Amino acid sequence: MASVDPLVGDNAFKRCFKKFKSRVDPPNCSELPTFSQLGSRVPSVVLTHGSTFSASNTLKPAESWPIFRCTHLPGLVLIRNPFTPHGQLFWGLRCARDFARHPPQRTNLDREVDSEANFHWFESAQDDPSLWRKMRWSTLGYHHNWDTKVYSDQDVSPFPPDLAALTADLARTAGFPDFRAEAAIVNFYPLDGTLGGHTDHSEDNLQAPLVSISLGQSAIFLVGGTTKDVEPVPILLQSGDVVIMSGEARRAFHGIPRIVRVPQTSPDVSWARRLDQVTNPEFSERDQDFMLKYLDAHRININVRQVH
Ligand SMILES: O=C(O)CCC(=O)C(=O)O
Ligand SMILES: [Fe+2]
Repeated sequence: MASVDPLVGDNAFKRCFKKFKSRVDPPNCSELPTFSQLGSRVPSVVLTHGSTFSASNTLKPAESWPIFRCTHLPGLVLIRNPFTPHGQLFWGLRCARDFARHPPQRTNLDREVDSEANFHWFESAQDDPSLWRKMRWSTLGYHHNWDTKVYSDQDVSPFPPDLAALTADLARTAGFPDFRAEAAIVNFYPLDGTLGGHTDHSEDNLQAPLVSISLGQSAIFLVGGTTKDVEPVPILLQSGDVVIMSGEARRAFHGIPRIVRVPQTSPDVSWARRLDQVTNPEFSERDQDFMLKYLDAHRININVRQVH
């Protein structure tokens, strides 16, 4: 098992990132610490009143969610897949069909959308698999400005109410009753995608937690300390897993050195089950078929923040 002791060294984060990214000597994921080795399980805070969103069929009953508080990094909370299989496919489709649609969202493909009247990534990608890997990010609510890293009141679109309710319920059940979703980045990773080490500090309010949801293929998530000299911990995030970064962990360096493909035949891949029994009038059969294929070769991360 990988060490979970934070060691101090010269840019330990970068060295670890390179090790996990290496194609020459790929890591053995079965040696990564499990959620229960990383922390202690804490009970769910189950709602007696307030939001009823948890009752919808995208989440399992909150009483059953395995929630862990990381021992070595205060404020890092992990929820092992609280979603139903239907829920994973539902949120994957919301991301690809709706949250990656410009306008009102912003995406890395906005120039294509603006210059070609009929270009909508989700519709176009269904007929052209070469477009699948081209969608890399979209922003919702307060749009993240990648250059200035400053949120502006002039650059904000309505935050999707269902995603706000979902993340408020996830946060509340893990002990953060006041979380309010105001901005999100949806990251779309092909199998060779990575995200370099960084901290998220554009938000005015760094006391509020950040809620991050993984869908589709797995990823190795490295999370260290407030400087890059702290040796990070590698965590295998699987489809449906939720990471909450609060307190000290909210300011910690983190990144994704590697996407790990899980075969669709694996019992862990609950989104890959056919959903013939589920009545889901919101999405066509064609959209659902596309999503199953897309998630077989990509990971989606929904990274939700409170700005103020
Ligand atoms: O993909 C992930 O799990 C992390 C994404 C992230 O750190 C970010 O968008 O700031
Ligand atoms: Fe981040």
